[in-house]
Amino acid sequence: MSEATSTVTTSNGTPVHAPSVVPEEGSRSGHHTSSQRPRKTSIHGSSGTWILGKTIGAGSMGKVKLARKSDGSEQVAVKIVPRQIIQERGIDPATGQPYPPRHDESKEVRTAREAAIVTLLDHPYICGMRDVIKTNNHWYMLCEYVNGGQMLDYIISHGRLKEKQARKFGRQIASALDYCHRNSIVHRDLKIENILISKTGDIKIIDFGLSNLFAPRSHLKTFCGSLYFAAPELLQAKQYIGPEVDVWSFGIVLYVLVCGKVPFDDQSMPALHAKIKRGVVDYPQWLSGDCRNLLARMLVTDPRQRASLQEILNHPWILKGFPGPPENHLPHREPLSGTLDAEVIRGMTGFEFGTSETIAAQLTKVIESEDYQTAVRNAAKEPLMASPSLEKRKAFGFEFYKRRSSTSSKDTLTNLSTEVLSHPSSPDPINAYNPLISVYYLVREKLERDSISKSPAGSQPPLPIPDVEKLRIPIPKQPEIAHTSETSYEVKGEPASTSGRTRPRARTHGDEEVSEAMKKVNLGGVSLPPSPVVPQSAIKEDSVVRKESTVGGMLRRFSTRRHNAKALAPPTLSVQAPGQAPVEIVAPRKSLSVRRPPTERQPAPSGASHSRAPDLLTPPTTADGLPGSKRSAKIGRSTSVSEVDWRRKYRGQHQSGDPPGTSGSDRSALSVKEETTQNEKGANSFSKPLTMRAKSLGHGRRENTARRTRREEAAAVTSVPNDVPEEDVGDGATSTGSGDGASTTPSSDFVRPVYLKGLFSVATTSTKSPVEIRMDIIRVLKELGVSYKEIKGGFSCVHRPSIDLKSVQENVPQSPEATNMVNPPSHRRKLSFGGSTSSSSAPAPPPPAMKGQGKRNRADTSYTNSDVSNESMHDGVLGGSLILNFEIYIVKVPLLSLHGIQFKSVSKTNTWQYKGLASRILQELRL
Ligand SMILES: Nc1ncnc2c1ncn2[C@@H]1O[C@H](COP(=O)(O)OP(=O)(O)OP(=O)(O)O)[C@@H](O)[C@H]1O
Repeated sequence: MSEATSTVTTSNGTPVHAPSVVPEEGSRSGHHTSSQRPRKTSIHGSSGTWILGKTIGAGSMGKVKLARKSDGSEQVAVKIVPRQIIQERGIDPATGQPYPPRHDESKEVRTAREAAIVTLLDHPYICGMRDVIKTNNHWYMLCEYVNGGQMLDYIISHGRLKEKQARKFGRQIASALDYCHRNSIVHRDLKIENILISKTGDIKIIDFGLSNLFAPRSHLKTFCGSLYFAAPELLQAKQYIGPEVDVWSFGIVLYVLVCGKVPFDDQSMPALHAKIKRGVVDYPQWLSGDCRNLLARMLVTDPRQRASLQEILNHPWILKGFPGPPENHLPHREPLSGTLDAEVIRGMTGFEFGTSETIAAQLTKVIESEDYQTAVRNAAKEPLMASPSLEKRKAFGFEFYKRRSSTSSKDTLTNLSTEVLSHPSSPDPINAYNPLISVYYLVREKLERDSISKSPAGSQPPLPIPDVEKLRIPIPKQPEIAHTSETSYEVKGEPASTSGRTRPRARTHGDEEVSEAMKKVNLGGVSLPPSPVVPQSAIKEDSVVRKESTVGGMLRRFSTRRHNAKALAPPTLSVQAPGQAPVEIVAPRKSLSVRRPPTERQPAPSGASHSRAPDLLTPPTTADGLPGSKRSAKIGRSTSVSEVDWRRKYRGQHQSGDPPGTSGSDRSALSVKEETTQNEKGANSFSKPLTMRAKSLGHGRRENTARRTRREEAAAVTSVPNDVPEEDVGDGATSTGSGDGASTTPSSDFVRPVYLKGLFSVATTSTKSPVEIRMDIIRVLKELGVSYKEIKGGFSCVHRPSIDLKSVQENVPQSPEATNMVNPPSHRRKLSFGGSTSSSSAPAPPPPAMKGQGKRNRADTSYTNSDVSNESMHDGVLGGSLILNFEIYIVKVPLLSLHGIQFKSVSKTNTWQYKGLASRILQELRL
């Protein structure tokens, strides 16, 4: 073996040294299978050397790992996208040799496009790209590390958000979308899973893997995204401009935020399709009128009638409590004129526009066109057009309403969804006039940012702009730039198979309309297999499963429960995501005896309690014999600031031994000691370090914070020895529970803190000690048949649902993956959520929910028209995607002497199964 290094050069001339790649012995191409390939511990790019650490996420494109700069100065998330190798059969007539293996071109283009787009974006609510490195086998996209968790996990843990909170997130999403759309970029995969929370409590949109540039006067036709969040026109295989599909998905996201569930749900794929296309939405009665109105404007099935983003930005619900619409953070721009900057043009070559010369020629043509010049003249007459004031925008919104109501159904999409940005009668020369112009602005602004950061005052090294040409990405055919009019053109030839997803996404079974359209799609000359992947018989069976035993049922029950719980619940306490704050407070054991204020136990309003399981209304007896405290914690899972005050006061009055709840490290040590009971024997080692840490806090909070942060970071970013499975390298994974929780000796020495930030209502807090919570988690995981191992601060969990062997064998052709899945190692586990919770070693009748799960899996995942392949579909159904990987952390709420748990999904598949399971765990935990 010899070591091969590849060096590529970025557009700004910075050489990028690709990571060391050790070619596989005997491999003609030097490409390895994933099992043979030596595991990398570091990567080298123009931005420096990065040490790879633990896996923090996974999607259909690949894994996401933590990485730390070798000098320890920075931490990033690295999205690692394997470069798929295609081995064509036959002899290449040109050489007389077998065709050499080549990379999957559509995936290459897709990944390059994501890298190129995100590298240029600069928005506070969009996850930024730090560097892009390409090797023989992988793309490495170094992104800003967003460490506040996923929005999905918040919804799971906390249920639906208050409208005020949802508004904050909604405004941020709207701001990010407005920025994208004004830059001619459409995300196309906006979903709750693609929204992360930063440690400041703001959102960060990730995953631009399906994004593209749109031109207001031309149409896109790739059908992509998550089915739950997909606009009806996508399911009908209709062409679209772009922004309107983001608006629909935004509507679904907003609905999930305020309702805690998806608006369209069904266990059967055809039924789900039908529901989305029908667009009948159930608006819970708790929604405010404005909120309902906004959602109703967004979730309009006819894209021509759907609200434009401008309407949304100026909607009363969005404006409520704010001085104006969300800021889009677009820098000031002037219309283009005069000579084009050659450096900027060179930076634009990552977008399938063609060579620098082509770009320059096309751009010049656009700028010199009569259309553009007219638009510039009009904008000069109305200078507010490009950056309208609030009044102007509101007036425009009003105008829009007037226009919308007079729009006939014959109008084109252009008249509506890209209104303001590209209205034909008043084209805006700055915002989304034309993708070439937008990208020109973006590249120019990036170069400006880079030059600032290069200057002595700037701290960060410049970010290279990925350059398709110079990175030598094989793009089979340059897209034609066809002029549809003098001033507009469309980027033709958007590859039909644009996703390049390695894992299949759900397809549209039973939907002839879509299937037919998909069949027509040409995957770079390869026709799609027309046959459905899963036999129709299986689908029919799926659609008759017992509804409430399925995950979907769980989801529905979950939201109902939340609603009812809300009726009983006290107001909410707001905390933020897990961060790296100092840990000062340990919940005192005595807090278990705290009684809730009487209001908590007030019965639910009539009509609100009917759907709650009776047991939920009966307070259990707590460990210390006090009724109600645990149960009330469960029912009233959200805690309010006023409740916090109450807790403090109450504790002050009734538990004079309790120190104030804001710091007091000495007390922490004391408390932990007090907490240790006979029942908690197995957890002694868990509490001991807490004591030690608490003692050290006396030395000074700041110092300790810094030291602690360093220690955590050092633990989090570790080299990965070649012989250690990546999954085993965690930030301090130290003990393997393997289900034997009580005897496990965890070396986890702390509980993660969550910041107090006035943001999230925490439904998972408890007055229980971390020791008790840990024991409870172990108990519940065992009861639910979830495998786990203890990691620092919590548990790494895997859930493998059992499968109805018979139906699988009957319905789905076997594959190696399928064989693995249908032979569970030791025993048949019952489906561990939604049904019976007990494990059994005896073969149990197949849980009816399983079929629903398989179906759910297909509905749950995203889809593109490239996924209509029998083989890949089987992989999706059986090849492990039913397995849920997630983590549970025990967290503490500094200042409040409360503890709780937080979920973190590790994989993006099976979102809603995961939500169901997490809900079930929460339910069983009775925090
Ligand atoms: N910048 C980041 N910081 C922290 N975690 C991240 C970051 N980017 C991604 N992740 C984690 O990795 C997961 C997968 O990332 P991403 O969505 O980019 O992958 P993907 O393969 O494109 O997913 P999909 O299946 O939707 O296509 C996310 O859900 C998230 O948990």
